[in-house]
Amino acid sequence: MELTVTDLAVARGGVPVLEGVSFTVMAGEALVLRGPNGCGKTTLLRTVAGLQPALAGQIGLEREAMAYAGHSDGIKAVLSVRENLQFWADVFATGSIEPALEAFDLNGLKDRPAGSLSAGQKRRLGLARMVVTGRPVWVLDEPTVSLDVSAVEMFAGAVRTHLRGGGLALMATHIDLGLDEARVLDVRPFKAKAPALDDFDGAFL
Ligand SMILES: Nc1ncnc2c1ncn2[C@@H]1O[C@H](COP(=O)(O)OP(=O)(O)OP(=O)(O)O)[C@@H](O)[C@H]1O
Repeated sequence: MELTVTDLAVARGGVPVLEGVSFTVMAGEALVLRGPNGCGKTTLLRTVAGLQPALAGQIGLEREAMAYAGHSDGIKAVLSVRENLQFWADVFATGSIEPALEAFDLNGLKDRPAGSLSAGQKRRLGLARMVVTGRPVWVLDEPTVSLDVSAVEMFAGAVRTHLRGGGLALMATHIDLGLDEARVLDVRPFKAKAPALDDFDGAFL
């Protein structure tokens, strides 16, 4: 399995953000997207994960191969931690939720309503969902927001286990995850150029 992105152009709110983006992530590899706020990392991740259409280019994998975790946690507040994970295990028809509870140290919280968790605990639950999906490609947008140092280590450990199992990961983060083996792609060189005006006077009307 590999994720190959070729000459991808992406837009947000109808405005081109990045263009000419190409990369390959092989099974067992992680690729970290870097770049300043607003440069288009989220837009690129959402497009690769199939949540919005590309302006141009190819994504060489079906979206069914991917699990996406973005800024909103996708957590059902009235369900317990265990029920949340069981819900996703049922949706994705995967097996036990125990490895996910274990990976993110959620056993002590499993009967708590998810709505009563702290921000970092909610984030751990949202990331545990990735384990439960059983999908080989993890697409993660700022996965460590709200996580303390030990939870960041938990996350890095979960990613390593995923990679060892033949999975791959594409993520955007501003912090050092301690995943020294991850490759880094700076997206700044792919900033989309402003479209040429074919009606210069008209642009001022
Ligand atoms: N819903 C929206 N409608 C229009 N423009 C948007 C929308 N969401 C984001 N943008 C703009 O699109 C551009 C790319 O945003 P994006 O969220 O992809 O950047 P980012 O690199 O992920 O930023 P950050 O590091 O702050 O998370 C930014 O200029 C942003 O202001």
